[in-house]
Amino acid sequence: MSNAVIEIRNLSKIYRDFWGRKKVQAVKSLSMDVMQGEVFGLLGPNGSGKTTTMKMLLGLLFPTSGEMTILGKPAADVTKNERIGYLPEESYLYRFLNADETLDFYGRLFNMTAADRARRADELIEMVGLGKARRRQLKEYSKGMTRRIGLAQALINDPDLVLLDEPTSGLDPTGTREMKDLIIQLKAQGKTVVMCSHQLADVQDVCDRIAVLFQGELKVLGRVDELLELRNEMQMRTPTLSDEAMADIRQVLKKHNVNDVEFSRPKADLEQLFLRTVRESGERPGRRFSTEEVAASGRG
Ligand SMILES: Nc1ncnc2c1ncn2[C@@H]1O[C@H](COP(=O)(O)OP(=O)(O)OP(=O)(O)O)[C@@H](O)[C@H]1O
Repeated sequence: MSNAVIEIRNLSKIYRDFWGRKKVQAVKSLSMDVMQGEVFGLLGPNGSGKTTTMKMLLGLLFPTSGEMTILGKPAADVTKNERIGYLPEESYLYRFLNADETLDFYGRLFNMTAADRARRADELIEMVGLGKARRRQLKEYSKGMTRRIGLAQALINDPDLVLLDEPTSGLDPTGTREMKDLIIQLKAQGKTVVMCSHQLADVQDVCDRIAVLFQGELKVLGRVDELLELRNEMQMRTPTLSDEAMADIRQVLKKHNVNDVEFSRPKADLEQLFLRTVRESGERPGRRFSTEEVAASGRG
């Protein structure tokens, strides 16, 4: 039995103008599945059909042709949306409500009881780290906080499938890391996540599989680790080696006709450097870190 949460077959969407004439073919014969429990990334340049696909999944737009099954139901069946959470690119939240009131409001839309709403709000506010700000009006929230309350709102109904449109857009590296950790947490809870993003490093960090669309057509579909593997190269990681040990290694490799060898120090990435600097700046205010110090503190 297939454990696909989303099944898309030959899906097409043509936007028409007022007179019914074809304006844009936003999605062209798209076929793909999203499996239960995976984090799936939908990528593509601006205008490649990602949002159109998301909206069709939600039943907000009707396909011109093709089939879609979501959580075992046709996309047009809106009862399936009770098991879906959606974080749009721009969250439309009420600026004058605080976090508690916001979640209570959305909980009511799902007919949750007062006790369930209060319990779920506690869980979600804790999960997205807004405990200290829960009584502040959303108009006072930073972009990162707004994104987090948006995610909490998308999760109010404890959905099985979570659709995230640009979840890390506009977030600083700390907020981005936290959002990625939340996505990983959702996966650990057994939820299926589909995200659209232009932030390729974030997609690489959290997605199991990706699809790349270009002008509405599926161009690449596969596991991130397999797609990015450099199949004709090997990499070995060791503690720092002496010159003598390196010379010996070169000799051994030469014996095996491997002459094209590159020795270099691995690099931590900029995200790690940034997060470490922010963390250590909090611990040691008023201090600047030298390049040597940053390099010596290594990874993580
Ligand atoms: N309501 C609409 N009416 C007409 N054309 C539309 C409409 N919505 C989107 N399009 C067109 O459909 C194509 C796909 O748009 P879509 O918003 O799905 O792309 P996207 O991949 O989400 O882009 P972005 O990365 O900019 O968010 C584009 O050419 C866009 O101009």
